[in-house]
Amino acid sequence: MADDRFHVYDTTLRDGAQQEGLSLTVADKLAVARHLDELGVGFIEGGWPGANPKDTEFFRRARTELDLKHAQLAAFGATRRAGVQAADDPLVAALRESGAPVVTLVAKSHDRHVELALRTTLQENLAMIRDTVSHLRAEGQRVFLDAEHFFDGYKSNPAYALEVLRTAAEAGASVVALCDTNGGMLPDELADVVHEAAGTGARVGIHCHDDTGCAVANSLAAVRAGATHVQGCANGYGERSGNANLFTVVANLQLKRGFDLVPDAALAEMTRIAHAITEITNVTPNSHQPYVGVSAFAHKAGLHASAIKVDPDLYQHIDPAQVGNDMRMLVSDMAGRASVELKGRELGYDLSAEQSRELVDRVKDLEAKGHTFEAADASFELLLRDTVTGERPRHFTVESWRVIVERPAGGQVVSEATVKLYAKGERIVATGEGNGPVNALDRAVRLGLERLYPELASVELTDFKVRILEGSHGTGAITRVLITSSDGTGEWATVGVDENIIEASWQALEQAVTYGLLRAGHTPDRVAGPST
Ligand SMILES: CC(=O)SCCNC(=O)CCNC(=O)[C@H](O)C(C)(C)COP(=O)(O)OP(=O)(O)OC[C@H]1O[C@@H](n2cnc3c(N)ncnc32)[C@H](O)[C@@H]1OP(=O)(O)O
Ligand SMILES: CC(=O)C(=O)O
Repeated sequence: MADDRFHVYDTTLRDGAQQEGLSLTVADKLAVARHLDELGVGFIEGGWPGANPKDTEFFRRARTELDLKHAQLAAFGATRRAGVQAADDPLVAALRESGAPVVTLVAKSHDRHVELALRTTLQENLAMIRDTVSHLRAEGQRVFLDAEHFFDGYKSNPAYALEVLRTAAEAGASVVALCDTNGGMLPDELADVVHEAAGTGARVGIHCHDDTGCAVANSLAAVRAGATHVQGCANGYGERSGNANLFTVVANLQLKRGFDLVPDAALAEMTRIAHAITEITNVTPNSHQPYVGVSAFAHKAGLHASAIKVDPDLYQHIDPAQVGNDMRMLVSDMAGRASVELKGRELGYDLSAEQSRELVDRVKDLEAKGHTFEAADASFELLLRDTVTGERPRHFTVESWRVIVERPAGGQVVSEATVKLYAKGERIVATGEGNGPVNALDRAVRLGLERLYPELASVELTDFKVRILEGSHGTGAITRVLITSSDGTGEWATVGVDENIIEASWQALEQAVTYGLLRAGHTPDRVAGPST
């Protein structure tokens, strides 16, 4: 890679892995590296070889198992210890032997840290930087310097902080990355310091933590002030409040500031890549994450939807497709006619103005009673079909159900449910057992219907959420149940509300089965029934 290109430097596998609760195996690290390479980042910091066996192993396996198309691997580590030769320091040796083409050295640039944490002199710290950089350069590695606590150091002793940068650059470091290690900076003051640092003539990079919630803003301000190398982590992972979210930084620079950082086709994969990485890290994705979160282009307010109907740009800062995301309409009691009309279109229905109005009224009425349609897409679609056709889709109707929960003397709690149904002209009586009443009901319904609808064998209940809502209008507390179901190719959610938790569950379950049968292509019998 030509050195005049702007550097996108990812440190997910090193600083990102410093996040509480995040622990990656070597195989995980290799998998994350492949995703980052696919996105087109320039550098992937793989860890600190020599600091722990896993990171050493990562660099060993990377040589044969990583076939990076865009990125170069960087090994992270510290300058030599005080009072020893760089060539004799075992941690420096591990960096040398990592096989990484780039080494990023962390060095102290804050005078107090040199004196208190390193317990050495300011001159010896400069010598540690000079020796280590020139040693690794002589060994053929490209060296970047992470100037730790640079901004706090600059406030304490600007001349010394800048001297650290000059020393590294003169010894052969091709980038000096200014680190807001404690993450306490704000964009305006940070930009002034970056400007001063760029005045040394060294190539300046930026590494921000998010302790003030400004890591991305600080990174952008640094770029405007002259930084041409930006560090960050996938999904904003990192120690404490995290690092600058590299996905947000890249999307901002490319889409707002005209930088050509990653291929447009790779940027359009960013949402998928961000979520693929959360699968590996096992960290719940932040649905509100800019650009790539599932809610990043989700619209709930009726007024927004009415403008979006005319032109999506009126309420969106970019076309979500540019980052591989999708616009979504949420239907709730904040919806207006436009919201349900657009949602209907998304689901393949062309609603008339009258149908939209009726549907909005029904949604608002049901939400006032405790339903929530933004979390129950399938319930909304059933309500929509009901409004459009004047009939509730029914593949079966229920005569009655009964659930028994019993703890026999000396035994375990067991649940048994019996349902009496009508389907395809037959009366069906079925009994199911389960580890709880809803599980038993689910089994009984499916057992009863599977002979007529074999596809139900692959439908399963994957999530069950219960919330007790405060009573209103003098009523007691009511229960809202949300059920998520899956048929192996997709998921759908349904909602039920009642004072009785089993009845609320039954409502959600009955809709879940109905929706599953619609997905499987079964036309409902034209049996009119009461609406939800
Ligand atoms: C800002 C950052 O996030 S930088 C990255 C921080 N990441 C980590 O610390 C994770 C990996 N670290 C580790 O595995 C261990 O801390 C190791 C292997 C690096 C060192 O472990 P130990 O030898 O047991 O030392 P320990 O962690 O207690 O202390 C660090 C030592 O490094 C020294 N040190 C700290 N920064 C530097 C530096 N930039 N250059 C040289 N030495 C340094 C400290 O003065 C201390 O020296 P001492 O042993 O004489 O007291
Ligand atoms: C190097 C680094 O991670 C920091 O200073 O924050």
